Amino acid sequence: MTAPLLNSIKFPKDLRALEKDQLIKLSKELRGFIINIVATKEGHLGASLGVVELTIALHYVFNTPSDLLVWDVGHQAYGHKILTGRRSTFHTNRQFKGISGFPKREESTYDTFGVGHSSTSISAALGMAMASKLKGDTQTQHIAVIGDASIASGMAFEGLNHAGVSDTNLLVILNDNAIGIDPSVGALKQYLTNVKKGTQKQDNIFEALNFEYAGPIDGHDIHKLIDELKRLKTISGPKLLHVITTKGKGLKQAETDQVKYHAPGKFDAKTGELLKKAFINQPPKYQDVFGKTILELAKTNKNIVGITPAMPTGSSLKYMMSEMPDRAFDVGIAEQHAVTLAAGMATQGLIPFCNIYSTFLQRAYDQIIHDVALQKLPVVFCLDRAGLVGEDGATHHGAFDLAYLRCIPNLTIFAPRDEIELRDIMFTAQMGNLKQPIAIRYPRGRGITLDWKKPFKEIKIGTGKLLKKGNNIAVLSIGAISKNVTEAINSINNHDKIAHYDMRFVAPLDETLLHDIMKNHTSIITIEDGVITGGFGSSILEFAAANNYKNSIKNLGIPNKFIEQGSIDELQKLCSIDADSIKQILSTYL
Ligand SMILES: Cc1ncc(C[n+]2csc(CCOP(=O)(O)OP(=O)(O)O)c2C)c(N)n1
Ligand SMILES: CC(=O)[C@@H](O)[C@H](O)COP(=O)(O)O
Ligand SMILES: [Mg+2]
Repeated sequence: MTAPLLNSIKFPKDLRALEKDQLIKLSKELRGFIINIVATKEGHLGASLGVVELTIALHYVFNTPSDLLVWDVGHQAYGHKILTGRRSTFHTNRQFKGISGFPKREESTYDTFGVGHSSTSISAALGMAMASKLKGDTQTQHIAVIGDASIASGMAFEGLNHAGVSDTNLLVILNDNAIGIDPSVGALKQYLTNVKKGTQKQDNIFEALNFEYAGPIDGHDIHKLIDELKRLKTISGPKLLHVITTKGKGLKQAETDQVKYHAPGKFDAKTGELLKKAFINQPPKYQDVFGKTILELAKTNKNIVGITPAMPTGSSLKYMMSEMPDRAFDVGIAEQHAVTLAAGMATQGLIPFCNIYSTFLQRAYDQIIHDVALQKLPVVFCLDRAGLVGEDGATHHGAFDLAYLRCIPNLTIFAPRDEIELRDIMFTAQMGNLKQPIAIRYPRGRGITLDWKKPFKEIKIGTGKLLKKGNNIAVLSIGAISKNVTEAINSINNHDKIAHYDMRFVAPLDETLLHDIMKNHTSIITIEDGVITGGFGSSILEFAAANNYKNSIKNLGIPNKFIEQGSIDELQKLCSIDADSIKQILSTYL
């Protein structure tokens, strides 16, 4: 048996020493390597399988890392990682203290730009190309690889618009597999489909933007890819190569069920079958509580509409989209548009539930302030994946939302402690009494309540809740992290002195309750699954200072630094907000 070619490749220079005819065998080996590791370690499978040939061709033709290659999102860059010095560490992908699941500058010189959020590649590569031009460097090639869903985002259009008049050495590779996490949407998707079918009547959109357009070509034909990349390398100015690929290529199930196999969890590497986890008698995922509750509410309230920017499955808005396609919308990777679209709908009396992952809402900060809060438009923001999200790491933790939302006037901010509170606040938000926007933030993963479909109850805005009495120390938690506090307190024998309050609202704070807490406890401990700086705990410090309380106040939460990847349990421990750490901290007060 011949030794695997892959073992002989540590860096792309080794790859470039191969004969062109060996590359098909290498593609097979690389694909097998990715499948074997992702099957047991989990991660983003489909996107990386789809660009195996493209990855090899790029490193074969271009002189990386001198030529600068930028991957958009970076969830498809596993092959790139393996071919650029990380084959032996790839088994630690996305694990605590392991390598990142996304390209990261400090990890490798081949990772020219840190990514995780989509649609940044064209701007970043253009910036690099402009820098080369200013330095008088005409040799360096600058390549952005972007997917069909990511190129439809505003940021990507802004980059294309600028690049088209920049006269820089920029190659944009459009990796078109007609799907994002869920099927791609919008007029651009239809345009690209027409181009592929040869039925596009109007001018080529990229040529109209001054790009040299090439393609569409088969992105799994490695020889064709190499020939085309070599040809484009000789052409100066902005170029776009349209490459057609199949997401999940090479694993039957991943090609067939592309949504599931975007990030399938553990599976059998040989058969491709998913290893089913036993979810019987487990509490629901928060996302499903959202997805099923909005549908339930929308059946009786005709003004409710649902919006997701490209995450119908991740947010579970898919349930409403399939039953009420006229009232639930996937707008593509367009967080800014999603927020202002919701604002526009709210002006007309609709009640938009705009569901955005906490980390991706960062994109739409101005829209929240300028288009929603300033005009007091009653948009209901449902911020999924708030707090530590686990293996996606620093780019994806929803760590900052409480801090960046808390300073915005006219915005109510609520974090449910459990599934029932999520349902009840959604019910409350659609009753029409709020007259201003509300942000509801909840975490990734499962809740704590088996029997969660209780009759709806209105939640009084700005009210916290006493969960456990105690006469000396008060623990104030916000949201689902309350579970760890309860567990910690229950594990302490002598817990009579410890009170536990679920504050529920970060804005408006329950000031009546806070006065009572400050007067009746000497020590206050705040806990949040969010960055401490400027977050919920800060609001308690501000309250105490403004009212001249001298209680000792300790803030627990995510420290003011970027937290890498790991399981949620590992990361909570790292931040001292797991039940054990909370128990130890509380014990020092007893
Ligand atoms: C700003 C932002 N919004 C949403 C996401 C979540 N997301 C990750 S990958 C992805 C789909 C990307 O699709 P495409 O660009 O076509 O790449 P493919 O997965 O098909 O390779 C989405 C929506 C993100 N990473 N960044
Ligand atoms: C790459 C990316 O941004 C998404 O695939 C993200 O990893 C989804 O996260 P969830 O698994 O929490 O839906
Ligand atoms: Mg795609």
